[in-house]
Amino acid sequence: MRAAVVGVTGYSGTELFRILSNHPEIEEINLYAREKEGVLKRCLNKEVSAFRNIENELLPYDAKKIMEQNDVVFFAVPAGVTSKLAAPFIQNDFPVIDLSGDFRLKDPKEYEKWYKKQAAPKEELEASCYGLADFYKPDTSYIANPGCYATATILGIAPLLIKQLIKLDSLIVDAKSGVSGSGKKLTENSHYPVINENALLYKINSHQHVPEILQQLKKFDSRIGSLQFSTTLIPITRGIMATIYAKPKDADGFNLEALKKAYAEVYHGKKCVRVLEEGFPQIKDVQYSNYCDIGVAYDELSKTISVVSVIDNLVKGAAGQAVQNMNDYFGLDELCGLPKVPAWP
Ligand SMILES: NC(=O)C1=CN([C@@H]2O[C@H](COP(=O)(O)OP(=O)(O)OC[C@H]3O[C@@H](n4cnc5c(N)ncnc54)[C@H](OP(=O)(O)O)[C@@H]3O)[C@@H](O)[C@H]2O)C=CC1
Ligand SMILES: CC(=O)N[C@@H](CCC(=O)OP(=O)(O)O)C(=O)O
Repeated sequence: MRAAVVGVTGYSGTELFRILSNHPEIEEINLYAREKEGVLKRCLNKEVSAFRNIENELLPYDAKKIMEQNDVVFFAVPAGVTSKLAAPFIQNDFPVIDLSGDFRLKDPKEYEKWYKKQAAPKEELEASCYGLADFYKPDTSYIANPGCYATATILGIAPLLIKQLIKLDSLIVDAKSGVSGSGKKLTENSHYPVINENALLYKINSHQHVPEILQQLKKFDSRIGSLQFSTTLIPITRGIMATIYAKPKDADGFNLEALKKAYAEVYHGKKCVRVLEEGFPQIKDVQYSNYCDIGVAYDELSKTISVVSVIDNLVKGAAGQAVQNMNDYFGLDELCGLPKVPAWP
């Protein structure tokens, strides 16, 4: 198979290139980029220092050529870009895996409210699917890859709703992310003197993943109306930890065994989610892997459920789940080409 990547010079693009380069079914990777600062001919080895031995040229972006020269295209570009580029691919039913937020929300008004950008046309949004790979196989050729916080949070909460264990107005999520989550561009928060030895809460009650999480949680239980969600930047390079709290629906008949049983049942057979029998996962358990690790606890005194869900934001939260979606779309083994062993320590 031949895969195209748009956005290879960004953090999720470089991770995508690394995974695709080790994928046994990918024979050719073609890279496409916009013209930048007047430079017409861009080379990967000049733009990404770690790739100095890789001589791929970045070809000028051209939708027609991408479709002629490849079997699938990955877009690892910022929000607001693919809403303008998607049309020819959708018209030709050409497989696209879009890592940005542009096609995740079905309601264009929600996108405009949370992303503060113009949404893709409604008919295009309807022609795409939300690629939460551990729960669904893609049923359209345009696949919206989930957001990083959204992936960790949804996978952490899913059994609570599927098994109807909690009071629906009691969900609180406290999520933390490494700095690569904000991409390669320098921002005030990600500047070294600010984030080093620091923890920084941001976008409280306004994070763009709130509507994405709720849209999916409603599929598990349509009665859920809201969740309390906060995001904190922490001084690590990669990884997300979402700590989730909820109250059981019926505290009298509830205990830790029931909680563990729900998680074990929902994730039975799902190869990329590892539920711990005891204790909690740490971010390092999943770095450079496509796993989401989950641990649970129940406090009989406060009658509170705690769930900890960890992922690598660049792998499970972006490039890894994108390749999992590609594998599912083309009928390959779900784990094909994905790193099976995390890096440790
Ligand atoms: N970082 C993460 O952990 C995650 C990111 N995502 C999503 O993935 C996407 C990429 O994120 P990330 O890798 O962090 O971003 P980066 O900022 O690191 O990289 C962005 C990439 O997009 C390219 N680009 C920017 N604007 C355009 C344009 N108008 N046309 C074509 N290419 C363009 C840049 O290329 P150039 O060299 O030309 O500037 C660069 O290669 C985003 O939508 C993000 O929300 C999703 C989950 C997790
Ligand atoms: C640490 C950090 O800044 N993370 C980003 C999440 C990146 C992402 O996945 O967002 P979209 O794909 O929805 O654009 C943020 O909080 O906005």
